[in-house]
Amino acid sequence: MTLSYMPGFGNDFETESLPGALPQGQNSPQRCAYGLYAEQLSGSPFTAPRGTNERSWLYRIRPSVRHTARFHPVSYNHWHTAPNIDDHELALGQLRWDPIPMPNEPTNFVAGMRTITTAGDVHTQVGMATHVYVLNEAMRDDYFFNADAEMLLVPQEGEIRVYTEMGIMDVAPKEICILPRGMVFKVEPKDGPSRGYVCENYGAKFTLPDRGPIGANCLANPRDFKTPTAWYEDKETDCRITVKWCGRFYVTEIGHSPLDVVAWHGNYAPYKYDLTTYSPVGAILFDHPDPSIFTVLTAPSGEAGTANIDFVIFPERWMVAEHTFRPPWYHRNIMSEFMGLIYGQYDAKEEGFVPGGMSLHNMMLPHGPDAMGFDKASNAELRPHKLSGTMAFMFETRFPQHLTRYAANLETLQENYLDCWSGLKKRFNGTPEGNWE
Ligand SMILES: O=C(O)Cc1cc(O)ccc1O
Ligand SMILES: [Fe+2]
Repeated sequence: MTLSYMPGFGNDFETESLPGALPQGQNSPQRCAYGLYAEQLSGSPFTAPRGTNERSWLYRIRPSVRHTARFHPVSYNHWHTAPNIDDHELALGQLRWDPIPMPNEPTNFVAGMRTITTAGDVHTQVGMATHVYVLNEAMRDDYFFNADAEMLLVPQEGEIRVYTEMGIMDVAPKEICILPRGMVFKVEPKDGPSRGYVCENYGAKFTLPDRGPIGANCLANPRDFKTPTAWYEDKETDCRITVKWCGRFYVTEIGHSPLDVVAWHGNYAPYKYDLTTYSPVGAILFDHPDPSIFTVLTAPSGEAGTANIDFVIFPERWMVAEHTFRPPWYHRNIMSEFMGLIYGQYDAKEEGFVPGGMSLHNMMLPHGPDAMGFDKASNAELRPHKLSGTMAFMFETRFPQHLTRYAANLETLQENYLDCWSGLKKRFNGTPEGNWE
């Protein structure tokens, strides 16, 4: 199957998989073509200002209300939701993990979700959660929607195919995708066991950051975001829909596929983005700017400049700054930083932070380059240097991130992480030169 996409961020799209399925000039004809049902999906209140008003019109074989029977509670023990505090006994500190291993038993996307942290409160639609998914099985007749959150998927190993109500997306490592809150979907691995990171956004949707003085270009350019064209399955088999709703899971059984949207138009839709199309802007003379210049998407919190979530990447780039310590500086941050590595090496931690691994530097906890990175950067010859073959990222939130018991007890938690800084020697000896031995 060749998939097709429409370019643009937040555009008002229109697409039909059968000719004439999409009404023209109105949303609600007395009778829709092909006997379809018209249904509005609202991603914002009806009355949201134009700039943030999001809704789509779906023309489907059955209205969604026919895709649900009575819901039954079901549990997914590894998928947690904020508030989920005091869930573990681990002492406070900077944390790092090796990759979560692929499962041995058949595991699909929903069963394979492992929550690492939660922040904020789902009931008031603020905050987020970070997860890792590990999967080896397709959701054939299983479908899912998340009423709690928009979901940002960051595949790290293995390409996945994401079937949604509004079309299909193939998402490979180096790409990301966004699944809007409430969108029904299923995921299948394309080439064997797959792992990736997920950010569940309980708050206002991700959007592109303002570029300020950078101007009208660079960073993530809108045309590189791709929304799938309409696709439907007219399948009459036993299917299940699972919903996540205020942190609980419920399942309902129906006799047909809920992915039955033949045509749609509107601006509330899933999309994907290739991280290698990100055009980073950085220091071209000296010093190390704040990582916010590498923001791909930001989810505002309502307070100016204080994101519910920033999704930031550390892509391949040239380092050219003169008389500068080039890696990240040592710092303490009111925001809480969850990091993952998609491939390659991260410049502040060349060892120990491995692809598929993750780190958590929570609110106000100091961190920065390890001793080896500090030595290397302090002695490096400052020629232009290309950081090649690397892609790290950060989910940064204004809210403290609370660890789950699962994450606290993970075998892959690195007990000795703090040792990476223990070799940072005292260089002060009362002379301006310091002691660099
Ligand atoms: O902690 C980290 O490695 C992420 C990070 C990178 C950087 O270049 C500056 C600040 C920052 O938090
Ligand atoms: Fe940091």
